[in-house]
Amino acid sequence: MGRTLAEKVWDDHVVRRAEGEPDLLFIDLHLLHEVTSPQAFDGLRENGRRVRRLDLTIATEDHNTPTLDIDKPIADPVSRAQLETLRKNCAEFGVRLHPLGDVEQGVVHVVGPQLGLTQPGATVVCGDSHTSTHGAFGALAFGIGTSQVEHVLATQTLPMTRPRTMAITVEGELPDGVTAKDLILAIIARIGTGGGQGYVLEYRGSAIEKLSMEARMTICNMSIEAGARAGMIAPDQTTFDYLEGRDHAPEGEEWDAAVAYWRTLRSDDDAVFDAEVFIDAAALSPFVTWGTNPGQGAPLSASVPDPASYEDASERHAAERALEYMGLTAGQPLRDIRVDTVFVGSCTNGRIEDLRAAADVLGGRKVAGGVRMLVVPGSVRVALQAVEEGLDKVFKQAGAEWRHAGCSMCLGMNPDQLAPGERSASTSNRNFEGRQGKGGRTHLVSPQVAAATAVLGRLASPADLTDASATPAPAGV
Ligand SMILES: CC(C)[C@H](C(=O)O)[C@@H](O)C(=O)O
Ligand code: SF4
Repeated sequence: MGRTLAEKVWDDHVVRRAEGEPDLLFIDLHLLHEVTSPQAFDGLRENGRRVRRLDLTIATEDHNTPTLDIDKPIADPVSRAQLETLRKNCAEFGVRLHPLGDVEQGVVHVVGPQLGLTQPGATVVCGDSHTSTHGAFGALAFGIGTSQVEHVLATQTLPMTRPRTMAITVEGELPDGVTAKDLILAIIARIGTGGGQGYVLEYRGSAIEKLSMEARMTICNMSIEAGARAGMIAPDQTTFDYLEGRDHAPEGEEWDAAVAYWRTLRSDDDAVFDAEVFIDAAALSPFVTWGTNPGQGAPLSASVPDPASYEDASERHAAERALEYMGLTAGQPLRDIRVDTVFVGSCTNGRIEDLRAAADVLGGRKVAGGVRMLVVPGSVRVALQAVEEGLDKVFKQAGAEWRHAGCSMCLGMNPDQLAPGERSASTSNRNFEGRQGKGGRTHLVSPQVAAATAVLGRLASPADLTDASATPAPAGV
């Protein structure tokens, strides 16, 4: 019988299999950041262990890093301690670290792919749920807990139970103005935040094949928000073109051999998935969340749903509670929701194409009065590229703040936070209560919707912008 992509990569990494026990997998790439690594290093130290494969281990600073005044001492004592601990641990154990100020620093899931470390057919782990991002390359990428981080540091292996597989087939053309973010929000609204539980999702179909690598990363990134263990997309020419020439990509004959292997990494025609979902790309439109989990979303053209319309009691209660927290009323058009903050960034939508898309909408326009807009590149490399293209100027001229790379307002672990009651349109991936600051209210959106929302001060798509709000974009943009 044929095998799925996930099964192929899994089988190629089993170093020990025994009846009734989890498989022991070899891990090709272990990414670390400051939040989930301290106890893992403590464990190694207590047991007198070293890091088994320094060549497959790399760390970056992202969650606790400030996005302003990065040359000054870090004011927040918790953040400072987290970063100092990571630096000390990496120095002691010999782990390669890209600290704040380094040209390769950035959000861990932006850094891995851009260095060419994330490759098709690899097993990738990180003590971070959004490790699923790397599945966009046809890697099997899992978020792991701190005790597993210690296990991988010590052994470069991980015991894991074999996941089930779900195919999410997206056929047809995405309409103009509909992005990967809209697609994944619509998928999660459809299958629910628990719909992917226990599964590795494989996104496939003509609409997925047409997506750029960056868009594929946006999709795989949010697999975890559907409860899935991982998300994957079969590697193809788009993947190979993205990787070729990157720092850690193979070269010469090794490249040819790698591509030949990577081309085999597709689900066989007769492979059987444990579950299948079909999505019609042509039926989608810009999508935003109204609630407090990523599954509580709707087309921007819709209204805040009436909790009474939910048959399922727990969904009804969740919707009631969400509307109360979000300060929304059933029936209110989503386009009428006013925001005071717009955040463009994160490992979901903080890459160069996302910044280009936001700048394209903002070019020659102004952020509405009373709205603060933060643009935070996912990595220093993304920032440098954006500056080279003049995107930073577009943002600044529009009245947005151009910040240093990091997780920033995706979550409140650094100074970039919402105040209680403040409302954001955010290109990140989680809209949980308090995620962007205590009492803050988050609407998840695409970069295009974020930019249009910044201009109008209410949830909007670029199509809502009248020509009157635009003057010609500066040359070169
Ligand atoms: C802090 C970290 C462990 C966490 C995660 O696992 O995803 C964070 O990155 C997030 O996005 O919530
Ligand atoms: S950008 Fe957000 S989602 Fe991504 S790793 Fe950082 S905190 Fe987590």
